[in-house]
Amino acid sequence: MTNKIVLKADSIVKYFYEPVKFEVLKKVSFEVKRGEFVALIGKSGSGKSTLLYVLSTMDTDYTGTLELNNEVLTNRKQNELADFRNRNIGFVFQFHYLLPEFSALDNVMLPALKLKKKSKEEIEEAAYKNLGLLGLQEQALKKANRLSGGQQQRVAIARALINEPAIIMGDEPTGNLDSKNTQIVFDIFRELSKERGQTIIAVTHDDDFAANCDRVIEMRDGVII
Ligand SMILES: Nc1ncnc2c1ncn2[C@@H]1O[C@H](COP(=O)(O)OP(=O)(O)OP(=O)(O)O)[C@@H](O)[C@H]1O
Repeated sequence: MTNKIVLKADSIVKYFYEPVKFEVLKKVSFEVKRGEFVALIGKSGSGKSTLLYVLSTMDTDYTGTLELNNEVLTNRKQNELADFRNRNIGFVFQFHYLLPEFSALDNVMLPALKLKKKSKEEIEEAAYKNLGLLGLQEQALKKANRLSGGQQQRVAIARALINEPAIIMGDEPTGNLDSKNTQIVFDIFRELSKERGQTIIAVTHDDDFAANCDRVIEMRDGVII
């Protein structure tokens, strides 16, 4: 594993203005290396999700500098950020947001079809491979709404991986899962970081999950402690 930095946050400050002006992120600075598996923990309301949305470039209403995969992403146009995200970031939410009437396979293929870097056949092959990695090969042609919660979450992870993102971000990616599926998801993240050098940053309330990551970043009242 190289020591290459893939994420650099420098003095990130963010305010919310409702109901009163309130500094939710107070000069947050940190770096994450390629292949690191990082847990972002902290009490409810400490600013974890807010920070993750800034780091993922989905929230641009902040000051400070954000650099991902050697690109400075502060003050970029929204369409440039959307393109950057599709190429570089896989996002896994607590609720999977799959298209319920589409098959698992189609859901996984979508971000790659959007990217238009590979042919449809290549994308289908890669989608099958990713579903296989997550133990879902036999569910590939089932509609998403016919799968169990744990299976749906694994489809969402397969989808997040389809464009081979350098960085995978999860907002409580196992928050809705039982312990067996949590372990499966943890093991996949572990393997992706170790074997493929992908960087994982996951907000979690699960102490066991955090304890087994490479690094734990704890937030309190908008700062990293
Ligand atoms: N859109 C918003 N407008 C105003 N305040 C907000 C908004 N979103 C979040 N907040 C507030 O900002 C603070 C941080 O919220 P955030 O969701 O980042 O916390 P968190 O650490 O992820 O919490 P949890 O663990 O409960 O998900 C909280 O006090 C929250 O009430």
